[in-house]
Amino acid sequence: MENGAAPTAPAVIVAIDGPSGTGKSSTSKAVAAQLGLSYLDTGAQYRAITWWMVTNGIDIDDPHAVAAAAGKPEIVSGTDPARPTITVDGVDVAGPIRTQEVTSKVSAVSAVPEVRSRITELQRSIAASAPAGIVVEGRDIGTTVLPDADLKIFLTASAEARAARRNGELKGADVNATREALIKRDAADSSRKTSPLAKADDAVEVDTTDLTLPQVIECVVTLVEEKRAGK
Ligand SMILES: Nc1ncnc2c1ncn2[C@@H]1O[C@H](COP(=O)(O)OP(=O)(O)OP(=O)(O)O)[C@@H](O)[C@H]1O
Ligand SMILES: Nc1ccn([C@@H]2O[C@H](COP(=O)(O)O)[C@@H](O)[C@H]2O)c(=O)n1
Repeated sequence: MENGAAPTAPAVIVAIDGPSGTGKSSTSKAVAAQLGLSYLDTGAQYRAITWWMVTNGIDIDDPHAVAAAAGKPEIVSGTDPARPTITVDGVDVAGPIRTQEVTSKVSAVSAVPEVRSRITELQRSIAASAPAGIVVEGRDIGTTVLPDADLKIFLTASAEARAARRNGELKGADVNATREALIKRDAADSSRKTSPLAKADDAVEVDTTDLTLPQVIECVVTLVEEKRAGK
């Protein structure tokens, strides 16, 4: 290099999609941390807007009411993979967005086109300003939000494996009920009209059912490195 500085790798955009509990967040955070990239949890953004709707008494079963309120909350995502944050109107909602109430209502809110266009715009602007690149995880990143991503991954796993993983977090929960809830949420997310949960045609599918988390992370890191090397 003319100025003697070490060459820097060009920014890389990685889209990781898949159904609930396939390991998107755990994998994306670890891959981003390992490769020095930013990280965006788009599910947290949909949960945050859902939390705001519930807190402000919006009837989430009324798409017109949800659409009319979609532009009101200010949602801010922190993209450090070691410490991702999410605030709504300056309030830290990292805990409240994980309640059962929000989880059961988020699919209805995220199906409203006005909500999706608002959040999609936010996601694109965050991705465009990530200095070294970013790992963005969700349901429609490869198909709709970042269709020109450098690498698209679609994670899958059996419903049984996903329910067992979730039950490892929810001590004492009924694994059958957990599995049914995952299947119901995936069905709602896959069948909505606007940017449903779907694998992009050019995404690499990774079935994580029989893989450990470190194996999935290594697989994705290798795919990113190969992409960067132009293979
Ligand atoms: N390959 C794996 N093997 C075992 N456990 C895993 C694996 N991948 C993730 N997990 C565990 O499964 C749980 C769910 O993972 P994670 O939250 O990353 O999934 P997700 O796809 O982001 O889910 P959601 O879409 O519901 O947010 C976590 O407890 C995580 O540690
Ligand atoms: N790109 C995305 C990401 C998420 N959603 C909706 O948010 C819900 C919660 O997502 P988690 O990853 O936190 O479980 C999810 O069930 C979808 O309804 C979305 O629509 N698009």
